[in-house]
Amino acid sequence: MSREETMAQIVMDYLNLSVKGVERELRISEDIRINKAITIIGPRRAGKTFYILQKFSKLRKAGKAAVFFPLDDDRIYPPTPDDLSTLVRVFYELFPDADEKYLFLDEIQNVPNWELFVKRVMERDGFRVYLTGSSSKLLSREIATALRGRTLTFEMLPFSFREFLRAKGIEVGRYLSTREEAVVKTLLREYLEFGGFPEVVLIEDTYLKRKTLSEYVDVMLYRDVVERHGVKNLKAVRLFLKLLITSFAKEFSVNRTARYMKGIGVDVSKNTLYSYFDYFEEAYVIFPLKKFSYNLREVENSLPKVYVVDTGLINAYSLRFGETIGRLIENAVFLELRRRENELYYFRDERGREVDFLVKDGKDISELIQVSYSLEAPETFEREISALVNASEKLDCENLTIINWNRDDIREVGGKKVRLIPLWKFLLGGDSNDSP
Ligand SMILES: Nc1ncnc2c1ncn2[C@@H]1O[C@H](COP(=O)(O)OP(=O)(O)OP(=O)(O)O)[C@@H](O)[C@H]1O
Repeated sequence: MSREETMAQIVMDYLNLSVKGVERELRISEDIRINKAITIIGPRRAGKTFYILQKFSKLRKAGKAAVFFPLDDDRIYPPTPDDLSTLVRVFYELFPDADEKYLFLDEIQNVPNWELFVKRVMERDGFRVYLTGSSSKLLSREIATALRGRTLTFEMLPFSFREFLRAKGIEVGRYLSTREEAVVKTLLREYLEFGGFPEVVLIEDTYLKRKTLSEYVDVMLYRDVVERHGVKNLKAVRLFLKLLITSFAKEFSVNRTARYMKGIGVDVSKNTLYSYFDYFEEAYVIFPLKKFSYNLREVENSLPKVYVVDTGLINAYSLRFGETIGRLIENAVFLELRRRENELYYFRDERGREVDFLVKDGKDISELIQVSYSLEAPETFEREISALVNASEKLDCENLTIINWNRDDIREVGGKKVRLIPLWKFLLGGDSNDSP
C-alpha cells in the first residue's frame, strides 16, 4: 500500500465513526466567519481527543465535509509535512465540491513545522481547523503560542460535577427531591475522592480507579516533566511532586521545600525546584493561585496557594479522605471557578484573616467566596463570616458566599448579606438566592 493509500485508509476508518460517550459542556465559539483554528488544551487524559471526535462525528452526521486525522497513528508514524499535503489531496477526492471544509488534527505536534501548514490551509484554502496536542515533546499550550493570534484556545479539564453525574446516568433539573439530593451528595463524595478524569469515572472498581490514577501521575511525571525537560534527579523530582500535590489548597513555598528536602538528605538547589514547579504547572498538574493586592508587585511576590488539576490525583497519594475533605472541597471549588473562566486570587488581610477566593471581573471584584466543610461549630461559623465581612469592607464587594456541605441560607451579619450554599448546588450552578 502506498503512503497515500494508507493515509486514505486511516481517514476512512474515522469518516463515519459514531462517537457517543458523555456530552461535554465546553462551549467553543464556532463563528465560521472568524478565520482561526480552534485549539483544545488541557491536562492529559482529560478527554481532548474524545471531544474533537464527538464534534467531528456530529458534523459528519449533518453531512458536512470533514476529515479527522490522528497524527500519532502507528501506520504512518512519524508523520511528515508532506503527509499533511497528502491529507488535503485525500480530502478533495472525498469532497470535491465542498465549500465548508473541516480538518480535525489530533496530536498535531508530531509533525515538524505543522504551524505553517495550518496557516496555509486556513488562509489559502479556507479550512476550519480543530487541533489538539499533548506530548512530552510539545505540550498543548505551545500550540497556541506557535499559531500566534491565529487560534482560539479552549481549556478542557476533567469532568465537572455536572458532567460526572451525566456519566453516571443522572440528569438533574433545577429542583431536586429529598431523595435525589441524597443521591447527589453520595456521588459528590465519590467525585471528591476519585475526581473527574473520564476513564476513572467510568471504571466501577475502586482498586482499578486508584491504579489508573497513579498511572496518570506517572505519565505526567515521567513523560511530561522528566523526559521532556531532561530531568536527571529522579528522586528529587518525584519527592517534589508528592510534596506539591499533598500541599493542595495551601500556600506552597519552594524555599521551605528546598530546606526540608535538604534536611532529609535529598540535595537539590532552590533554582532547580523553581524549575520543577514551572514544569508541573506547564504540564497542567497544578495551578498556582496568587494573593490579591492592589499593589502588583505584592501580587507577584506573594507565596501562591496550589490547587491540583483533579482531586483524584491527590488521593492517589493515599491521604486520609476524612482528614482532607475540607481542602478537597476547596480544590473542587477552585476547579469549578476556573472552568467558569474567572480571574481568581486568594485574599488575606494584615491580621491574617483569609478569604479563599476573590473573583475579579475586569477591574471590579465581583465576589468573595469562603469554603468550609461544616459550619456547625459556632466558632467556625464566626471565623468564616467575620473574615468575609471584613474583606467585604476593605475591598468594597457585597457579593459574599460561603460554600459548605449542608447549609442553604442567607444570613445578615453587620448589615451585609452572606449566602450559604451547599457544595453540590454550587457545582451544579444553583443559586441559593431563589431557594425558599
Ligand atoms: N466524553 C467522554 N465520554 C466518555 N469517555 C471519555 C470521554 N472523554 C474521554 N473519555 C475517555 O477518557 C480517556 C482519555 O480520553 P482522551 O484520549 O480523549 O484524552 P486526551 O485529553 O486526548 O488525552 P492525552 O492528552 O493523554 O492524549 C479515553 O479512554 C476516552 O475513551
